[in-house]
Amino acid sequence: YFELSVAKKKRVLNKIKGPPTLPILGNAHQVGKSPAAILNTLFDWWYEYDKDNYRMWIGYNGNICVTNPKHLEVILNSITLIKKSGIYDLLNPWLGEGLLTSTGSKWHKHRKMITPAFHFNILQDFHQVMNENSTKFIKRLKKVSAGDSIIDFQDETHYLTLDVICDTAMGVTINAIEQRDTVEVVKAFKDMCYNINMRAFHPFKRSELLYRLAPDYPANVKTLKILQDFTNEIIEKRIEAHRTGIAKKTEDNEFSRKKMAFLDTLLSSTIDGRPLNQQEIYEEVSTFMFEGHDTTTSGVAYAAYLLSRFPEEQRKLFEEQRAVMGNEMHRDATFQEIAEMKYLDLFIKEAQRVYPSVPFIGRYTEKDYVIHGTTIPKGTALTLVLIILGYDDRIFKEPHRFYPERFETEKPGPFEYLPFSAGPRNCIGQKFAMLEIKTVVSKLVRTFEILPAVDELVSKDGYLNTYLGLPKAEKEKKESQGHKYDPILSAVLTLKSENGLHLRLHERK
Ligand code: HEM
Repeated sequence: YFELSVAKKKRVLNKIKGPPTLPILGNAHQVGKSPAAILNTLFDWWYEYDKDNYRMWIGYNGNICVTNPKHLEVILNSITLIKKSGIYDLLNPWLGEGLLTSTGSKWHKHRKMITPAFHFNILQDFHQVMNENSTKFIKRLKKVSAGDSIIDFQDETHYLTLDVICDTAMGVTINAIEQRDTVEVVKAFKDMCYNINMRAFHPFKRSELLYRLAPDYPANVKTLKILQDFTNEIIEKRIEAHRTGIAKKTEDNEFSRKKMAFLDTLLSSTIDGRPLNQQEIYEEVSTFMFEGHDTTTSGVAYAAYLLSRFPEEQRKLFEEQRAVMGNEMHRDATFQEIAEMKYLDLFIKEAQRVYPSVPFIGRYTEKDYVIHGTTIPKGTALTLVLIILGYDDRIFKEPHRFYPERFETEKPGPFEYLPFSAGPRNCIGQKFAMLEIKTVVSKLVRTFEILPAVDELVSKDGYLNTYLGLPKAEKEKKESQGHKYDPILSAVLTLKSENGLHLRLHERK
């Protein structure tokens, strides 16, 4: 039955180059079992199929991995090709149909309604929250890095970004930096993100139905409930506060802040002339909670890791901090000062080129499309492999060289560098994310000298210690000479390092 139902689609899709398939499995057996293996396979096939798009079959599901900027342009600019692929279904139990996962007219209306929440003035208020939490973060780092200790910076960062997003999205403080996993909801956020990533490529756990039989299913149900109850309780309180007008009063209570949280914007917005109902508010707030912290965790953590490996770039960044902040290096940088830090901007851009927080995104065709002469049949998943662009030597010279200044001279086209995607469904939180990463990195580099886990790991030639995008044999040879503290890049919904991001911090005098 399956063979017959996909026969026509197979004839069309198999015109695109791609690995040979087995009956029933397709290429599922080759894709790799872990998020790290999958990323390697995607790169290996890209090499094998002339550094262009290629197709693969996961069972009877046809999938095109899109890496060609001309094709990416058509897909991302399309106003009809906006439905997300199946992998996003894993987010549904938690996020429902929020901005990231919804489609059609619901997505259009919500995107229009939410856009003002990132207005310049609101972002300036959010900057204050970012500064306050960065200060707490620095305090915590001083403690854990004392005595030349090696710390897992990826793990530490997670709590910082969670505090920032809880405060900006919901207007509440959960003190994750200080209290960490002792707070039930903090642990729940961490467990949920881990669970989604782990299930994404698990042959059985991926299915909502089969996952019910898994031993970890009951724990996941509990985690989900903790998150739902936490978010709904805050929404209910906030609705009540708006109703009774407390939110407008200036007295000192938990709703008296002058700054607007994202939740306040939602409560004062309308769709089709009516206010949003609680479920709609829940979906959008939860979407921000997920998308707004898991991505920035890898953004901040990989930036710090790169600083530890590239001392010359760190020196330039520090010099710029001195030039902008003068002899007031210990106070918060203002919104304006962050905007003046040009080298910091180049540094983060380069960090997102080599370690983009969102390595790939997915779409699903609801009708046949012809893109630059290639027919893509209805019912095909498209995996837009954004991370590959950063390693394409036709776009970036010497892609494995970490060189922030390249963005001053090499000008990638609008669809050749896409950490925040592009087109109508691009990242709505881009400015928020860049501001947060810059605020933290600015303060970090002013407070500490950032060193690799062991001195010998410092880059001596300006090249990365990770080898994605090299021909398979060369990559395997270099990886075999790697160090236990070199990151193992792992990608599902966001880019992480499977073995953490280890470094040392020495307080500057
Ligand atoms: C370094 C940090 C970030 C990166 C690299 C990033 C990247 C992206 C990318 C590539 C997409 C497109 C997803 C897709 O098409 O499936 C996206 C969408 C989105 N991002 Fe971000 N993001 C970051 C931070 C944030 C933050 C901080 C927020 C919120 C505060 C946010 C909210 C969203 C939302 C709501 C969407 C869905 C937009 C839509 O479909 O209309 N992101 N992001």
